[in-house]
Amino acid sequence: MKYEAVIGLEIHCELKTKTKIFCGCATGFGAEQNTHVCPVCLGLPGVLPTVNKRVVEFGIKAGLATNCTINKYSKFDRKNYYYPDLPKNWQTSQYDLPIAEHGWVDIDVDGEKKRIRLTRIHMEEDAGKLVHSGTTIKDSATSNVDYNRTGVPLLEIVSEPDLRSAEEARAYMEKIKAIMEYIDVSNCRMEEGNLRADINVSLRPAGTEELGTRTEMKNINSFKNLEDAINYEIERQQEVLEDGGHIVQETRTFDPARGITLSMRSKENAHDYRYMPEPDLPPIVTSEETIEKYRSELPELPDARRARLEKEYGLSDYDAGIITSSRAMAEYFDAVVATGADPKLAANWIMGDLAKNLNEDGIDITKSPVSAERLGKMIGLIMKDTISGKIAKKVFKEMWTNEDDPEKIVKDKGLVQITDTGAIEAAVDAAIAANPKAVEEYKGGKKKAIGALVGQVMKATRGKANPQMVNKMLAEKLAD
Ligand SMILES: Nc1ncnc2c1ncn2[C@@H]1O[C@H](COP(=O)(O)OP(=O)(O)OP(=O)(O)O)[C@@H](O)[C@H]1O
Ligand SMILES: [Mg+2]
Ligand SMILES: [Mg+2]
Repeated sequence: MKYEAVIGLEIHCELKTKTKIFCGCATGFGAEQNTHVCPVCLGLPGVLPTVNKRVVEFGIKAGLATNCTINKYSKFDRKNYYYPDLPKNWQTSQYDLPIAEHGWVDIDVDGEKKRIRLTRIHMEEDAGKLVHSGTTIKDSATSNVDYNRTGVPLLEIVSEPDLRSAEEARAYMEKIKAIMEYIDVSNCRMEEGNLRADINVSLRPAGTEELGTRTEMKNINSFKNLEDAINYEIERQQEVLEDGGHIVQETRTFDPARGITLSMRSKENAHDYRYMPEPDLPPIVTSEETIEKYRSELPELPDARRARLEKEYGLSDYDAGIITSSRAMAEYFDAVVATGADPKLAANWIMGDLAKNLNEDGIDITKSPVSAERLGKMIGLIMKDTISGKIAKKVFKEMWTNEDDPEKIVKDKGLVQITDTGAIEAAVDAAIAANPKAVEEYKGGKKKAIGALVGQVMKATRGKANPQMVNKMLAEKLAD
C-alpha cells in the first residue's frame, strides 16, 4: 500500500528578553550553573509570579507576523507533570486561551508555494536542564539539575498537521526561524537551543483523510536532525504497518549519531496533564490600540522583502528567496547594494563565494571577514572594468585574510585588468600565430574555435586581459 506522511511541528522559541518570564532573574546563556535563580523560578512555596510584559509583546508580534488572530483575552494555565527539571511540578503555560491562534505561513519546496496553517502560539516558561556526568542518563553516575533555564520565556508555535515530507518540515521551520529573527524576538541560535522542534509524524494510506496514530520526537535542534528524524520515522512506521502491526502513540528520542529514533515513553494526553487555570496570574487583556501599536512596529517580513528585491532589483524569485531567508543576509545584501554595487552581482557574490567561504570556516555572516562595504567596493572594481569577474575571485580570496581595501589588494598584487589595446593586441597576435589549427577551424565556420584562442590570450596575460576586448579583437582579426 502507498502511504502518505503527515507531519506537525511544535516549535519552541526562546525569547530574547533580559529577564525571565515570571521573575527578574537574568536569561543569559552559558552562566555558571544555578546562578540565575530566585525563589520564584525555583518554585519555592509562598512566592508570587508576575508576567514580563515584553513576553506578551513578543507573543503578540509573533502572532501578527504569522497571520494569527490575537486573543484580546488570554490566560495562563498550569500543565502538571513531574520531572526533576521542573521544580514546581507544573509548567506555567497556556491551554485554551493562547495569546494567538489560527495563523499561516507560506513555504516553498521545489519552486512550489504551499500554505501551512498555525494552530496556535502560546507563551510558557522553559524547564531546567539536566546535566549528566556521562553522555546519557543511562551511563551517568550522577545527574545535576541546572535551573538557570527554568523560567526563560518561550513561545510554542504549533502547526496544523499540514506538512507532508521532511523537506516541507525543514522549509517550514526555516520560515519560522526567519520570521522570528526579522521581528527580533529571539536569537534563534539552534546550537544553543533557542529554537527547537518537537516533530509529530504519522502515516495514512495515500488518498485518505483520517489521521493515523502519531509518534513525537522531542527537542530536535538542527535542520539536519529534523530531516533525518522524519525520514527515519516515516520508514520505520511504514515497515511496522506493512508487517501488519500498528503504531503506538509514544514519545521517541532521536539519536543523531546513529540516525535512528528510539522509544522513550508512551505519550501523555492533554487530560494526563490536568491543566488548570493559573490562580497566581491575572488574565492578559490586550486592547485593539496595543495590538495596532505592535503591528506598526513590525519590520518588513521575509515574504514582503523577497517580493521587493524581485521588483526593485530584478532578482529571480529563487535568489531573492535565499537572500531574504535570514535577516542578517538580507541586511548584508542591502549594505552591499548601498555602496552602489549592481544588485544582481551582489546577490551572486553573496550566494556564491561569500556563502562558500563562510560555510567552510563555519562563520556567521554577521562576523564575515569581508564586510558588506568591502564586497561592495570589490564589485565596484568589476563594474569599472578594473578587474574581471575571474580575477575578482582571486581578490575575494585574498580579502578573506587580508584586511586591505580591494583596490589596494588589486594594485599590490598586480591584478589590474589589461585594457591597453597595444598589450592585448600583442597577445592576440601571438595566440593567432601559435594556433593555426584553431584559426583554420574558425575560418572554416566552427565559431566555437575562438574559445581556444581566447583561452591562450588569457593564459598569456595571467587572466588579466579584459575578456570582452580580447573577444572583440580576435573576431576582428579573424574576419579578414
Ligand atoms: N495524527 C497526527 N499526525 C501527525 N501530526 C499530528 C497528528 N495529530 C496531531 N499532530 C500534530 O501534533 C502536534 C500536537 O501538538 P500540541 O501542542 O497540540 O499537543 P501535544 O503534542 O499533545 O502536547 P505537548 O505540547 O504536551 O507536546 C501539532 O503540531 C499537530 O499538528
Ligand atoms: Mg505542544
Ligand atoms: Mg507535543
